[in-house]
Amino acid sequence: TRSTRPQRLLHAVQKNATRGDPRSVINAIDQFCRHKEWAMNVGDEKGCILDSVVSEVNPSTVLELGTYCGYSTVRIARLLPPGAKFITLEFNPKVAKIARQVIAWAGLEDKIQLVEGASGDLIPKMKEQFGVETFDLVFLDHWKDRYLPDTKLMEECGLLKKGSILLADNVICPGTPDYLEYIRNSPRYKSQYFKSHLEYTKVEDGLEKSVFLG
Ligand SMILES: CCc1ncnc2c1ncn2[C@@H]1O[C@H](/C=C/CNC(=O)c2cc(-c3ccc(F)cc3)cc(O)c2O)[C@@H](O)[C@H]1O
Ligand SMILES: [Mg+2]
Repeated sequence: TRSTRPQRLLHAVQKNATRGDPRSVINAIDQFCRHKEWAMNVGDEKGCILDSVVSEVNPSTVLELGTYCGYSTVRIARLLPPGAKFITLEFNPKVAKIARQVIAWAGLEDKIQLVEGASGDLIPKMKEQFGVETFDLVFLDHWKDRYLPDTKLMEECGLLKKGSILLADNVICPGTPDYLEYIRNSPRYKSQYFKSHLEYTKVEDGLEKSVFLG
């Protein structure tokens, strides 16, 4: 049977990237998606904004919602200080299997805990099961209608502390209107929009960076 897009993306990494070199894995995926087959990775333009936020926050604890093929997982993990705790959630087992291989090709498997399951089920278990108190940085990039409920769930579970940063992909395209409305009007957050483009296209998109005020 025909391969899947994540499988073809993984083969492009294994063919064109150097084992243990995260930058070459990132470049191989961007080349593949720009010239062969579009895929919903955060991409290089928004990826540079992601990099700058990760470097500025220098987080000890990171949560990513929606691993997909592991592109943003590799981008984030390569910048983390030793000893940082990075948990990424993915509920599709076939996709998680691809992501594990992409992460391994980059040589970053020791810095990343990929957990298979739905964010709504796993977020309430973060403290007891994964020994996390709060997250310094959360990258939201999963189903767009899950951004708001999962943000409220993280608040309820006490996973955000004063200064925690939420960085949300795709707030324009495909768009996350209910999340944007909530986060921009809530007195508990200070938000900033980083205008950019939808990965590998000229279509407008952007990242919303929000600081939890406690
Ligand atoms: C249940 C909660 C929950 N728990 C755990 N894992 C979850 C999950 N919900 C989803 N996942 C996994 O995350 C990934 C989905 C990501 C969803 N991302 C977009 O839809 C998207 C679309 C475009 C775009 C598409 C078409 C266009 F024309 C334009 C733009 C661009 C983008 O950057 C995009 O991120 C998959 O691996 C899911 O298995
Ligand atoms: Mg995205």
